[in-house]
Order: sequence, then structure tokens, then C-alpha cells
Amino acid sequence: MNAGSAKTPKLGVQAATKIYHMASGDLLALDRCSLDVHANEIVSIVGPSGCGKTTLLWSMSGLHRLSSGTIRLDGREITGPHPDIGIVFQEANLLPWRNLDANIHFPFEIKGEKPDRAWIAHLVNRVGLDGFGGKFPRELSGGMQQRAAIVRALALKPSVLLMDEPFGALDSFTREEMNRLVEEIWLDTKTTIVFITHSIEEAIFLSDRVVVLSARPGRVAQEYRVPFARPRSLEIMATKEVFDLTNTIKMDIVGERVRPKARERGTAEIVRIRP
Ligand SMILES: Nc1ncnc2c1ncn2[C@@H]1O[C@H](COP(=O)(O)OP(=O)(O)OP(=O)(O)O)[C@@H](O)[C@H]1O
Repeated sequence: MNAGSAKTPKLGVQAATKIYHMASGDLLALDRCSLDVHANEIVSIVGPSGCGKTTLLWSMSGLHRLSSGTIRLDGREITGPHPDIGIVFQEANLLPWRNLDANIHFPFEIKGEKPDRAWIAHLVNRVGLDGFGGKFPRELSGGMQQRAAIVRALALKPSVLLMDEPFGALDSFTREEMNRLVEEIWLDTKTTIVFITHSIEEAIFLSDRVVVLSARPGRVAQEYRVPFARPRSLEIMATKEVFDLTNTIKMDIVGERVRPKARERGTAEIVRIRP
């Protein structure tokens, strides 16, 4: 797991622009969006629905090609999927006909590589899936399936883990549990994490920085540093600091939602609230 130098961001997004070409016309999803993520950081990306969060994350993973702009990993441009970047989606996407062990080993089979069994056993233990290796996805809860998806992504020892709304489909208690798990994994591996979520509370609990994207086309509108040491306890979520930050970010997102409409009406820019 290589860390970038102090000056080079781990993941550097420079003027990322993405246009989807469709029969009905072109759609500008990202417009010169720039963002640096530093080694060992956890950065969450929030923003109005449809603002381009997933497009940005998929571009960071190399799964999407940008229309213009660059994504750099440790200073080197990436143009396709990269072995040093892992991704976890909202759906666990486990193969239903394979048991949990076979699902975790699947990427190694595709790559023709030998899995590091000791590392996988460590991860399985870390996420609390000891003894479930022979179970099939249908025998596991949604939370357990997502734990397996996290193990599958980390098994390849990526230095960057991209997570696209991974706990959006889980109930709120399981979600809190999974948030604590992500923090534990981070404390263990110090993997750089970029996390997309619709939950501002989740973003604050997990992140060193919360980045707010503008309404589509997505660009960085605001960013906030979260000033709590780790490990964080759920009690911080009841502090006035978190309450105020949550409201500030909420108002940013609401502002971004109404801004395009205000533009259409020819009214002035919405007044922004800053910390
Ligand atoms: N493959 C695609 N082809 C055409 N348009 C797309 C494609 N993927 C996304 N879009 C459009 O691009 C815009 C940004 O989508 P994206 O999924 O990146 O936003 P998002 O912020 O992740 O959305 P949400 O908050 O709803 O998850 C949306 O208008 C979406 O409809």
C-alpha cells in the first residue's frame, strides 16, 4: 500500500468533466470538478440528488472515462480500473451461486492471483464474519452481505477504497454498526477512503472532510473539516458542534437544490451559510 508523497495527493481530481451522450441529447454531469484526497484521509461526498456523486466516484475508480480532466493516483494519471483502487457499491453484488469464501476469492480467480489467506482471515474476523465462509448470500442479512463486499474489496489490498452509498439500503442500527466498522477498518489499515452518502450524519461521523457538490453539473461547492479525534464515539453526534455542522451542510444542499430554479427565475444567488 503506497502512500503518495506529502505534496502529491493520493487521489487528485483535476477539472473533471463528464458528458453523457444520449439519443435524447447530451447531459453534463460534472463540470470541471476538482478535488484532492490525501493519503489516509476519509473524505465523504454529499450533494443534491443527481448532482454527479456516483459519476465522480466511478471516474475516480477508472470505471468511467472522463470527457475531459484527469484523475491521478499518487500523481500518475489513471485511465481504467486500477488494482490499487477498491470499490464497494450500494448493493453487495455477491454471486448468489457462490458461498461467501468463494465470493471473496472470486477477484483473485479473475486475476489469476493467489489470495493472501492470512490477510483475508484477518479481514473476515475484523468484520465479524468468522464461521460464515460456507454460507450463501441468501443465507446472510444485508449488513452481512455488505461486510463480505468490504472484505472482497480490501482482500486485494487497495490503497484507496471508494464506497458508493454502501449502507443506504440498511436499517439505521445496522448502518451505525457499519459506520463503526468502517472506522475500525480504517484504524487497522489506514486505507484512504472516499465515501458517498445521502446521510450528513454518516458523513460527519466517518470523515476527516465532508465535500458538498453543487447541483448538476457537479462541482465542489463547499468543504468542511470534521474536528474530532478517532476513534469517535456516537456521543459526538449529540454535540452542538455536530448539530451546527449538520445544519450548515443541510442548508448548503438545500441551497444547491433551489439555486438552478432561482437562476431560471433570474433571481439572485441564494445566500450561502458558511461555518
Ligand atoms: N450512464 C448514464 N447515462 C446517462 N445519464 C446518466 C448516466 N449515469 C448518470 N446519469 C445522469 O447524470 C446525472 C448524475 O448522476 P449520478 O448518478 O452521478 O448522480 P448522484 O449524485 O450520484 O445521484 P443520486 O444522489 O441520485 O444517487 C444524473 O442526471 C443522471 O441521470
